[in-house]
Amino acid sequence: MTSLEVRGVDVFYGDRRIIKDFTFRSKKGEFIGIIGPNGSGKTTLLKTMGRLLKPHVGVVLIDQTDIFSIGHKEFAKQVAAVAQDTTIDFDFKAIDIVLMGRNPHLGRLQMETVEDEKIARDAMEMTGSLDLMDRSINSLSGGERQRVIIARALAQQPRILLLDEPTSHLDINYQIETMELLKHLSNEGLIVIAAIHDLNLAAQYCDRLIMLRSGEAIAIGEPEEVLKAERIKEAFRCDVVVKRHPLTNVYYVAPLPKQNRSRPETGVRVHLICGGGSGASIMHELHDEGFRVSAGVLNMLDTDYEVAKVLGIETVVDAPFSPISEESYQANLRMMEQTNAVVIAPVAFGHGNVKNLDACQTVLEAGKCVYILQRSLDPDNDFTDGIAGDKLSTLIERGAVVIENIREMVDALLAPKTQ
Ligand SMILES: Nc1ncnc2c1ncn2[C@@H]1O[C@H](COP(=O)(O)OP(=O)(O)OP(=O)(O)O)[C@@H](O)[C@H]1O
Repeated sequence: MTSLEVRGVDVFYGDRRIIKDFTFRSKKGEFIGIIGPNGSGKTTLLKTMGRLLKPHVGVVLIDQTDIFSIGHKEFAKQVAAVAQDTTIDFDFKAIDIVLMGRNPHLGRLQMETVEDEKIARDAMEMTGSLDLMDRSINSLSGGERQRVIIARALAQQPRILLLDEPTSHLDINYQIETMELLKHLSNEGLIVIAAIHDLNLAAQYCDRLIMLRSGEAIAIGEPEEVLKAERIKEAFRCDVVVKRHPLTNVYYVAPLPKQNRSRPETGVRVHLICGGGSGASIMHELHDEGFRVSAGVLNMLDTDYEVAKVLGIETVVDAPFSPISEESYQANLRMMEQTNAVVIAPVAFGHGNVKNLDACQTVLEAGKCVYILQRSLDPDNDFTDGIAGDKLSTLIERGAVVIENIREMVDALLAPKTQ
């Protein structure tokens, strides 16, 4: 069974220590993604595993053998690498480039056999590049060339495949095809290790991720263990929301815009009734307009809760997927009482959160402005057999204002008061 182990490795360029005490062991048939910001050492680490750089400290082992003690040809049968830069100096035909992948398997001066040609064609077929076989390599687009180079690595029939940003020049269709191909190859038993910039592609396809920052592995594990918002912020200096995608059931990372407000604080406070992502864009807009925003009652792990956290918005929260407790209800009511207005986002109401509308009624009757976004009245958002719809109608009867968009409320709240 093939294994690749990196043990306590330090790699230097000159006197700069780039990779710092890196240890990792892959299992057979794993698809490993190396992620990390620019300059974090992804390429350097791949080059170290591919024997292009020698560690100053530590060793890289294939099946317990130091890679520097393996013969050149034997190593090429074990490991194929696809570099980030796929430009080729000589103008060979694509098929000839792919056939070069067979070199480690040929004897000295031995020509490729029919079998070698078949392997090369199959590799081109797998990477969707067979129709390019007679084109000269330098006439191909970056993406086409990338697929040919991956085909060459496959023609090598390695047990370990190292790829530096294999999807960087590919359009979305070929990105997915390439990741699916790599996943398929790993399922067949190949160890695939790739530096990947796109965190979502990495999350979707890789079995494990290595997150690097300044040459150190700050996390190694399954995507959902590694891709924590705080860790991504630490490594990439960027705020993100990490959620499980409802369709694919895979974790995905959505970057959030920088938090600088475009307008100064207005001193006006708005409370948002939202949930399930219905309030995310409203929070951004109100926050950006200089309002002091609060939200609740939300459930922990809800998208709106995550967005509120990032924007520093005050919230009242309950445990995930649980109905509003009396304690949270009261806390939310007190928070609403401190604000100038309450706005109801087009949130789906179920029996768990419909109490938020009771709180709206209490503050409305106490004289607070309550705004309801028109889309909130869509019966498709009502999962309470009409209870939420009735409560919304009562709010409107008692003076809540229905608005088409949040701009109308912003303008109303910022309009100069007439005496
Ligand atoms: N040949 C070299 N000589 C000196 N320093 C180098 C060399 N190659 C890379 N470096 C430095 O080593 C560090 C890690 O670079 P590396 O290319 O491994 O990062 P990376 O994570 O792959 O970056 P990117 O995402 O931009 O491709 C960087 O600071 C880089 O400037």
